[in-house]
Amino acid sequence: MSTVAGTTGATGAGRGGPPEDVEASVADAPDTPHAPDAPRAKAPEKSGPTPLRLLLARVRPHRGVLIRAGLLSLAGSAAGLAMPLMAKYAVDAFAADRSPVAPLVALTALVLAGACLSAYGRYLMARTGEGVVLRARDQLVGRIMRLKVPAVDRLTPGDLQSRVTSDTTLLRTVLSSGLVESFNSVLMLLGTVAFMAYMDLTLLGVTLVVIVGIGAVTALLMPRIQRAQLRAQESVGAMGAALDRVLQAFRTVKASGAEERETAAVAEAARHAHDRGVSVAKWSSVSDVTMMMSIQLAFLAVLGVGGARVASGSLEISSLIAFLLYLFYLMGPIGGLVEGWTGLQSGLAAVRRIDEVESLPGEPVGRPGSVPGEGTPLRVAFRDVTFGYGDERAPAHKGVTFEVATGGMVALVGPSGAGKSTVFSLLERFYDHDGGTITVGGRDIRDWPLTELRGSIAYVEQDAPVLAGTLRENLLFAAPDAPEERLAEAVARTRLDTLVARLPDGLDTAVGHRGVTLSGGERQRIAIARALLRRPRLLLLDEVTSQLDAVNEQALRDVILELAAQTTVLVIAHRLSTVRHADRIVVLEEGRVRTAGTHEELIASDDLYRELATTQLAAATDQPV
Ligand SMILES: Nc1ncnc2c1ncn2[C@@H]1O[C@H](COP(=O)(O)OP(=O)(O)OP(=O)(O)O)[C@@H](O)[C@H]1O
Repeated sequence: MSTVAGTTGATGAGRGGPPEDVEASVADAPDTPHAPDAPRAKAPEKSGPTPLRLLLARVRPHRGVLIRAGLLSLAGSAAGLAMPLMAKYAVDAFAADRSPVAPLVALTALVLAGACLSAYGRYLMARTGEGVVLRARDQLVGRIMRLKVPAVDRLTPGDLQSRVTSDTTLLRTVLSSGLVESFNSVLMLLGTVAFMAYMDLTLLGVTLVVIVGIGAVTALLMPRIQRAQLRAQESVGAMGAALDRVLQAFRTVKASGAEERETAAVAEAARHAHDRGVSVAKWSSVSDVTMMMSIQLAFLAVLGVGGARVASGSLEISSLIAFLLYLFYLMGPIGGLVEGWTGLQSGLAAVRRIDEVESLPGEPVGRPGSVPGEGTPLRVAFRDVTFGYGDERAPAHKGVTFEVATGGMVALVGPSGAGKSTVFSLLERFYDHDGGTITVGGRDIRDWPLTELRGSIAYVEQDAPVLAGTLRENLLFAAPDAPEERLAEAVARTRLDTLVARLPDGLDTAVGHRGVTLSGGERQRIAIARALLRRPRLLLLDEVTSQLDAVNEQALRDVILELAAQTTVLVIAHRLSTVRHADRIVVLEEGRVRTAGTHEELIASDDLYRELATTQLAAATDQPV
C-alpha cells in the first residue's frame, strides 16, 4: 500500500550541489559519431575551435580520396595547360611550311585525355561531398535526439530543420568548389604563370601588375560576402521557423481566421531571405566580374605591349598568340579561386550553424551501476526540492516534499500552475532540479543511469501525441520487442479492439499525419496501452479531463487500478473518481506541498482541497463530492 507524507515547504536533507553526473557533448569531436551512452566531456565555453578548424576536422577523414580526386582533376587541367604550347608549335609548323598534323593530333588527344581525367576527378569529389553531408546529418540528428529538453525548448523546430537539411548540403559545396577547387586553382595558376614566364617575362610582368592590382580590390569584398552569406543562411532558418509555427497549429490558424496574417508573416520571412540572398548575389557578382575584368584589361595591355614587341622583332608572333591563350586560360584558375573562396564562406557559415547545435548541452547519462530491486515497483521521494525553468523570480518548485511508497495509486492535485506536471518532468529528468533530493527506488535520481531510469518509468502525457506511422508502431513505440499476445492483451484492456476492427488495415493502418485522424480519447487509450506494454515500475499518468466517455473511463480506471496493484502509479488527477480511488492525495499549491491525505480526510480538513473537489474535479466528471 502507498503512504504519502506531505509537509508544507518541509525541510529535509537537501542536496543543492551541482549535478555530478556526466553530460553528453560533441563540440570537441565533430567527426566522431556518438555512442548513445558514452560519457563525454562538457561542452567548452564559447572559445571553441574556429569554423575553419571544424570544417577541416569534417574533411580530414576523407583526405585520401580528396587528394586522389584533386590530382585527377589537376591532371585534366594540366593537359589543357599544354594546349597553347601545342598551338604555338602548330603556328610555327604552318610558318615553316611543315605538316601541322602531329601537333594537331597531340592537341586532340590531350583534350580527350584531360576531359576524361577531369570527369572522373569531379565524380570522386562529388561522391565524397555526399559522404560528408551524410556523416554530418547522422551526427546532427543523433545529437538533436540527445539534447537536453531545456536546450530544445529554446530552439525553433523550423530553424533546426534547416540546419539539418540546407546547412549540411552547403558542406558539399565547400568541399568540391571550396577546398579542392581552390587548391587546384592555385596549382594551375602557378603552372600557367610558369608557362607564361617561359613565353615572355615582360608580358608576364604586365599581366601580373594588372591582375594583382585588381585582385587586391576584390579581396576587400570578401569579408562582406562572408557576412552576407551567414545572414542569408540565418534568414532561411528563420523562414523555416515561421512556416513551422503555422504547420504546428494549422487548425488553430484556420479556426482563428489568421491565414492572411500568418501568410504575411511567412512571406515577410521569405522576403528577408530573398533580400539577403540578393545581397550575397550582389557582392559575389561584383567580385566575379572584377576578377574577370582584370583578365580583359590584362589582355588589352598584353596586346599593346606584345604587339609593339612583335613589330620590333623582339617577340615571335606565335609566342604572342600562345601568351594570349595562356592569359585566357588564367580565367579558369582565377574564377576557381573566387568561386572556391565564396564556397568556403558559405561552408564556414554552415559549419558555424551546425556547431551551434552540436555544442548545446547533452543529456546527462547518469552513473553506470546496478538498478535498485530489478522489476519491482519503485518508491519515490521528493525532499525539499527546488526548481525553476529559468525565471528565478518564479520557481516552479519552492521546496516540494512528499513520499510515495511502493505500489498503489497516489494522486497529485492542485490549482493550475501549482507544479504538478513539473513533478513528472523532474522524475523523467527532462530537467534537473536545482536543490533538495529526489530519490527513485531509494537511489538518488542523479545516480541512476538515465536509460535505466526512463526504462523503468512509463509516462502518459495529457495530450499524448500520435506519431506518424501505423497503429502497431505507435503501440509498440516504448516496447518494440513486446510479443504479439501482449500487444493483443493491451489492445483489449484499453478497449482499443473496436477501433482496430473499424480501421481498414487493423493494427497496420496508418495513423496520425497523413493517416487516420484519431480522437483525443483514442490517443489517450493508445498512450495507456503503450504504457502497459512497457511494464513500468512507476507509471506517471497525466489524466485527461474530458476526452473519455463514461464507458471507456470506467474501463480505463479498472485497468489503472489493476496496474496499481502491480506497480506504483502517480497520477495528476483531474477527475473526482480518480482521487476517490487513490490511496493518498498530495495537494500542491504555488510550488509547495500544501497537505496530503485521503479524499475523506482532505474534504474534512482542507479548504483548498474542498474547493478543488467541488469545482475543478467535480466539473470534469459531474459527480457529487
Ligand atoms: N517548459 C516550461 N518553461 C517555462 N516555464 C514552465 C514550463 N513548464 C511549466 N512552466 C511554469 O512552471 C509553473 C508550474 O507549471 P506546471 O506545468 O508544473 O503546473 P501544473 O500544476 O501542472 O499546471 P496545470 O494543471 O495547468 O497543467 C507554471 O508557472 C508554468 O508556467
